Amino acid sequence: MTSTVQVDRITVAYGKDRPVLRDVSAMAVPGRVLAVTGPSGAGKTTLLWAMAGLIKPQEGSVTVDGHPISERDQAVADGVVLVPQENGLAAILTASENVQVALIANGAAPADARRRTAEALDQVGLAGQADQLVEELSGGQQQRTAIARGLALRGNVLLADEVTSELDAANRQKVLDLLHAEARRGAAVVFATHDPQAAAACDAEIHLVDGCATIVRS
Ligand SMILES: Nc1ncnc2c1ncn2[C@@H]1O[C@H](COP(=O)(O)OP(=O)(O)OP(=O)(O)O)[C@@H](O)[C@H]1O
Repeated sequence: MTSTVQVDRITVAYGKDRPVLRDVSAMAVPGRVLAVTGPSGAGKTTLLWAMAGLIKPQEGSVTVDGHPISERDQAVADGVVLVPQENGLAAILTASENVQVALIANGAAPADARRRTAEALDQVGLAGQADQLVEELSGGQQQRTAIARGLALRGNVLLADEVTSELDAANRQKVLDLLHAEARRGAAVVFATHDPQAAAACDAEIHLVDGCATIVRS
């Protein structure tokens, strides 16, 4: 299954603070990687969270194939996978357990979860670290474990929030290639990044400045 995410003129504020996204529209379509760029604090994570159903816009809407997404449960049911900026891993589980638990929670049979976990960890170059506790992994290895978890889930939509920030050049390229491979598989991929070169290699780009979006390429 493939899905299109439509963000239509959303305004998002945290509590009573001034909005951090204002009248922002974006579209993520199957088979393409959309880069979300902009300086620190511009609202990239907030936009991905709205697309993931983790934060509800005060105005405007987020839909996946026309279904309004206002709750995380709805987004999960629609196959929206988020690889968060802070990785979201359980430190006291191994890399492999972190991926398997997510797959089983998502309905995979244990044998299938084990196979997909091994495959995803191998894709990010962590086959040798599968049984290591996350708290014993380096920052970059943790980041790659979170990416492996996101890939193993095989979502219709993959939201990747600055997932290359702690990686060396070789691993950064490997992860970028994997994001593009996810798009070729049919996923709609959204990639928040500070890296202009990585953004330039994406199929489309929106640039946020102080909560306002400009379409750089569509
Ligand atoms: N939970 C929160 N409560 C209040 N304000 C928040 C919260 N999360 C983010 N913000 C504010 O919203 C604005 C946008 O933050 P966001 O994390 O979306 O930016 P970003 O572009 O992803 O930044 P970075 O590149 O540094 O990760 C910032 O001014 C930030 O301080």
